[in-house]
Amino acid sequence: MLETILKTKKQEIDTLSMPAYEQVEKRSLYQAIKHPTRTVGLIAEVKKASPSKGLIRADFHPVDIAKTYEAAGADAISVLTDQHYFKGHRDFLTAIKKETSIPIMRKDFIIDELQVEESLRIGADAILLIAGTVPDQKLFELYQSAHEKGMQCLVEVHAASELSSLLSVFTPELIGINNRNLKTFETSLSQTEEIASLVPQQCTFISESGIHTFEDVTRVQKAGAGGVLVGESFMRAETPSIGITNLFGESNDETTS
Ligand SMILES: O=P(O)(O)OC[C@@H](O)[C@@H](O)c1c[nH]c2ccccc12
Repeated sequence: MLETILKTKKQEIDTLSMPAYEQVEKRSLYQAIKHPTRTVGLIAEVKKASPSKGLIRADFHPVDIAKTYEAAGADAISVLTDQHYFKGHRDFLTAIKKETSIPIMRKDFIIDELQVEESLRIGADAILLIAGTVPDQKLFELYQSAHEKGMQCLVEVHAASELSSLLSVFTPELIGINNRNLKTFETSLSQTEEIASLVPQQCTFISESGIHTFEDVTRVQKAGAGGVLVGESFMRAETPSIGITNLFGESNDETTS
């Protein structure tokens, strides 16, 4: 599947039309995750659909969802901008950036410098970079380029071998451990537990995907995660805000009023 997505991305890059610069301020994802609202950081994802689950939320209003996330104490927002496989859009990110005040991360398959520039122009504070999509050296170049442009990065790995190979080239400030295998789509929180011990002390790591319950959050927190990245379970909740309070075992005012 990843191979197919990357093929599409290459075609998109060939015909990419550069958007105009959005004049927006930069917000720090690294700082937000270091000083989270709760005991563990939360990156809440705006996600309409995915290749593994199909349509996740039909009643989808990206700006409203993002505002609700912010009000419910999310530390940052991840916005899927891939159109073909995730029904996202780069315009969603720009609109969300303008209506919120927390850091906004662009979630896409970024494999080329042109997409880094595009991310800057649409107003992203941070971008996702995925180990294994390009050689580690190239990933490092994209990482440096993002920082030169004033953006930050979440560098995602799926396997211990990917992380050790990456660390031989560079040490990202913020590492994402994806519990979902992008080749098979299976999720397992034991991924986080297995890979956590390889994360250098000075780095923060985020446990991504397949987190649905308070027990799940507690489990990855115990493994050392400084944050969680959650999409689907919020998108399927009655409202995203109910999803957040439930995930953190908090009582919910919306249900009692
Ligand atoms: O919806 P979930 O299971 O809570 O997962 C969110 C996020 O981790 C997932 O969307 C994701 C993680 N890495 C990615 C890379 C590309 C696209 C999507 C992703």
